Parts: sequence; C-alpha cells; structure tokens
Amino acid sequence: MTTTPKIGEWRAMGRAVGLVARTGRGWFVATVVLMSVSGLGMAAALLLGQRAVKRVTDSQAPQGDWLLWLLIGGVVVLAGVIAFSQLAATGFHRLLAERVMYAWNERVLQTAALTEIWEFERPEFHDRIRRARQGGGASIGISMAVPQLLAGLIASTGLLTALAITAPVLLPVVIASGVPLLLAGRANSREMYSFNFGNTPNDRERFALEGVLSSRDQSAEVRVFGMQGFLLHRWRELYEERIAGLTQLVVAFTRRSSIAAIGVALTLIVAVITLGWLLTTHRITMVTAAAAAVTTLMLGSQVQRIASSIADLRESAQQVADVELTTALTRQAAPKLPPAGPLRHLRADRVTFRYPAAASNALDGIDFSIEAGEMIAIVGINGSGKTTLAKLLCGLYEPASGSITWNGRPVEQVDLLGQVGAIFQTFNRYWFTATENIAAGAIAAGEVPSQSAVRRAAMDAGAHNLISELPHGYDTRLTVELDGGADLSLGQWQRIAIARVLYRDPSLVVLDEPTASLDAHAEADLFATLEKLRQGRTFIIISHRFSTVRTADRIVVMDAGRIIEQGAHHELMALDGRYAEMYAVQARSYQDTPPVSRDRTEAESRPGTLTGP
Ligand SMILES: Nc1ncnc2c1ncn2[C@@H]1O[C@H](COP(=O)(O)OP(=O)(O)OP(=O)(O)O)[C@@H](O)[C@H]1O
Repeated sequence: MTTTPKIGEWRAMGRAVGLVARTGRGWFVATVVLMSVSGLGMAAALLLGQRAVKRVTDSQAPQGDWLLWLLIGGVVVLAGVIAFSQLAATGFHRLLAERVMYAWNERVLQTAALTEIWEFERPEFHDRIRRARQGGGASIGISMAVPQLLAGLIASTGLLTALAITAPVLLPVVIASGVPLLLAGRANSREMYSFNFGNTPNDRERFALEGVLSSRDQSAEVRVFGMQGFLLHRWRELYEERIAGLTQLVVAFTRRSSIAAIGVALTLIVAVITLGWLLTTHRITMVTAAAAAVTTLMLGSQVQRIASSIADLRESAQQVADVELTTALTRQAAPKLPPAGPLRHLRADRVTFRYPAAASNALDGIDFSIEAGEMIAIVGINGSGKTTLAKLLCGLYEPASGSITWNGRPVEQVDLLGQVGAIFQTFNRYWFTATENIAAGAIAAGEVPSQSAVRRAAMDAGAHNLISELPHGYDTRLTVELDGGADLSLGQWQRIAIARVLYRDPSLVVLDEPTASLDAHAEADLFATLEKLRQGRTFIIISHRFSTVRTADRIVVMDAGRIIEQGAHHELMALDGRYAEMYAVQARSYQDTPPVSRDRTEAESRPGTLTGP
C-alpha cells in the first residue's frame, strides 16, 4: 500500500518546468526564443522609436538625416519580426502542448499499468489517477505557462533595461506593481488545486455516468429500464454541484483580484506622479517621459503575464508532482523477482485476507494444498470467497496473515508470469484480431504468435469454427465499433478467453466460472479437452455447475471465507454435508417437478445461492 507524500510548491514547479523542457526540447527552446524575440523586440522598438522622435524634434532638417531613416527602418523591421515571432510561437506552442500532453498521459498510463493490483481496490488510488488524468489538461497550461514565464522574464529584462536608460527612478515602482498580483495568484492557485482535489470523487462519478450513457455494452439495459433521463439527471446534478463550487471560488478569486488590481493601480499612480515630478523639475524631456510611460505600461503587462504564468504553473505543478511521486513509488514497488518455475506444489497456510473497503474478512484461516497435476474445483454460495482465494493463489493479492507458497517459496517473492494462466468472470475483450486476442500474452512478451498454436488453442477451446466464419477469419478485429470488425456472443467470447489461457500453456490454470456462458455441448467438449491437457498441468476451476465440478480430483467447499469441506465427489456425497445438500438442490432443478417449497424458502432466505446449471 502506498501513500502520496506532498512536495513543496517551488520544487513542484521546478518539476513541471523540467517536464516541459525535457518533453519537446526543440519546440520548447523555439517557443521561448520566439516569445522572447517578440518581447525584446518591443523593448528595442520602443528605444529606437524614442530616439527617432528625439531626432525629429532636435533636427533642423530631419528629411536629410540618414540616422533618423535608419532608426525608422529599424522600427519597421522590428514590427515585422515581432508579428512573425508571435504567429510562429502560437504554432510551435501547439506542438509543444501536444507533446507535453502525450508525455503526461504516457506517464499516467505507465503508472496505472505498474501499480500493484491491490491499489485498485482503494478509492484513493482512483481519485489520484483521475486527478492525474485531468492533469492532462493542466499539462497544456504548463506547456503555455513555462515558455510564457521565461519569455516574460526575458522581455521584462529588456524593458527594465530600457526603463533604466530612460527613467531609472521608476524601476522600484514597476517591480512593486507585481507583488499584489503574485500574492493573489498564489492564493488563487492554491484554492483551485484544493477545489479540484476535493471534487475528484464527484468528477469520477460524473465520468462513470458518461461512460454508462455512451457505452455500447450498457446501452441495451439502460433502454430496457428507461434509465436515460434518470442518469442524465444525476449527471446534471453532479455537474451543477461542481459549477456551484467553482462559482464560489471565482467570486473569491474576483474579490482577491480586485484588491490586487487596486494595488497595481496605486503603484501606477505613484509612477505617474514620479514622471510628473521628473518633467516639472526638468530632469527628463517630454519625449523621454512619453517613452518611459509606454515602457512602464508594457512592463506592467509583462509583470502581469509573469504573475499569471506563475499562478498557472503553481496550480498544475502539484499534479505533476503527484504523478511523478506515484510513478517513483510504483517503480520501487516492483522489484525484479526470480522466475517461479513450473508448479510442483502450492500451499496456503492459515491465510486471512480482507479487502480495504470491507468490514469483515473475505478469507479466514484457509489451509489448503495442491499438488502438480491435480484438478481442483472450488464451490460455494455467492460471496463465499472463491474468486478471492483464486486471486491469492495466483499471487495477485498478498494475504493479511498466513502465507501462500509456490514450490515452498512465498508467491510474492517469485515471478509467476508465464506459469499462471487465469480467466476471471470479467475477462478482457480486446479490440484486437482473433489471433491477437488468443496470443495476447505471447505478443505482450515480444513473441511472434504461432498460427498453428493459435489454431490448436482455438480448437481445444471450441472457438475454431466460430472464428473461421468471421469475415476475415483469424484476422478479424473482435469489435463492431471498428470498421470491418465483428462482435461475438458472451459464450463465444468465453471460448476465446479460454483459448487465450490454453495458448499460454501455463503450469497452473485457473478458470473462474469458465462454463457460465457455454452451451451444454461446449461445456462437455471443454472438459474433455481439459482432461486431455492435464498432463503436467494443474487446474483450479471455480464453478456453480455441479456437472462440471463432479469430475474434479478434489472439490473444495467454501462458506463465509472458510473451507468447510473438501474431498472427491463421492466422498463429499457420502459425508452428506453442505456439498451434498447443494448438489441435491441443483439436481432437483433438472427434474421435471419443481423444488419443494422448503428448499425454495431456504434458498431465498440466504444472501446468495448457487445459480442454476
Ligand atoms: N473489491 C472488494 N471490496 C470489498 N469486498 C469485496 C471485494 N470483492 C469481493 N468482496 C467481498 O469478499 C467476499 C468474497 O467475494 P468473492 O468474490 O471472493 O466471492 P465468490 O465466492 O467468488 O462469489 P461469486 O460466487 O458471487 O463469484 C464477499 O463478501 C464480497 O462481498
């Protein structure tokens, strides 16, 4: 489990600058140069303009003054350069922003991909990832703020130099005008960040609703239950809540910014009074006073630009820091482990486990062992802990107490990749071709899929015929949301998922409800295949179908996170305990006569019951 420490504002801003500079070095430098050229060009044009006006007023015959024409020419060239650099900077900035967004999203997705699966059980993790993803928008702000800040600083240096030449006494006044803006910007950005931070659960719920409303998979149920209006209403409520919070924030920002603006106005009044005093005491000429006034105004706008860039940067920098720290923690949490090697025996010793959000243990004192080559079935009513146990045996979660060992070594200390093949109830349906869906693990490991092995896995899983009938056979993309693609029924998808496990050829195969969506023929064929594949392989099968379960070497019966019975089918039937009772309930449902009312009442009174075959 990880917690995200906070880092200081200035360090966070440093990281944000580093991110932008690293991401698109060439574009970054070009944008800063162009922005600076435009800022410095303005300062230079001002100085040249002031000199030109002075020569016109001082000269007897200005039309013959070649230096005057040179100065005017310089101003015209500078005007062209300024216009070009502003236009080019806009285009370059667009590319820079896209690159920063790309790098940011890549970082966020890498973080999500490397995070321990345990973190996915915690709302805090989802809040953090949501904020990080929202930060993709902030990355555009950063990519704008950083060059603007640097260009603002460079341009201000030029303008300050110009002012130092024309009216140095105004320098402290102009610099002071930035202070109220900086203070207001700092407070505003802090409040904005904490608003976004606190609003993350609202945002997540809103995005989840957007997903439901726009998803193909969910569109049928939404319509059958007439949920559209209600879901939209809930979405609007959440959005209104956000906007109400934002409105309060903006009112506070406006109040604060007004006070800061009064501060800026006061410093400008001081500047005007100072200029008037310089003029009336003949310390400067009218022309110099005019140039100084324009320089002061331009400097004022540069100072505002710097202050708002710092505020933008500060607001998004904390998100950069959040992501960077999370990434760093994730990397630390994934050391290279030695390969586990093919399974010889798997043991669970007094294992307890509790989900972070749960009030009680999902597993409680599990003692259990499997030898290579065994076929184990796990049964039990809904919520009894079957999937959780399977996930722990696959090394996905660590026990809270007790241990799980693979060939005598704790599972968390060995690399099980390639040794475990599992499909869970919510197996993945990738928008890949049928071949890629089956050979997904091998492709991910950088291997070129073997067509013959893909076909063999598909045949063993009963998927070959259905794939052959697709428009492009094994090369068909398995989604109708892409042109030329095709979709499959749930049972057909389940066969593809089983083929994915078989292609992997692992030493431990975990199938969580593998036949839930299979028809009777497919189920019988699958089990005949599994029998054939047993050589050197260990199977753990979770199922509610007793027709599936009874052929297993050993059946483990779970109830409320505990193993209450285990043995072969005939042993458990002879025991006449929970297994025998559940078996009888299901066997009765196959008969023509409906179950007796006592059983129905019993079944209905339980929180969860075995589903029908
Ligand atoms: N992510 C979770 N957070 C909190 N509690 C959970 C979570 N997942 C499962 N549980 C709880 O843990 C217990 C065991 O769940 P598990 O999914 O292992 O049951 P199961 O026997 O596989 O059920 P089913 O037959 O419905 O698939 C249940 O009480 C369930 O509510």
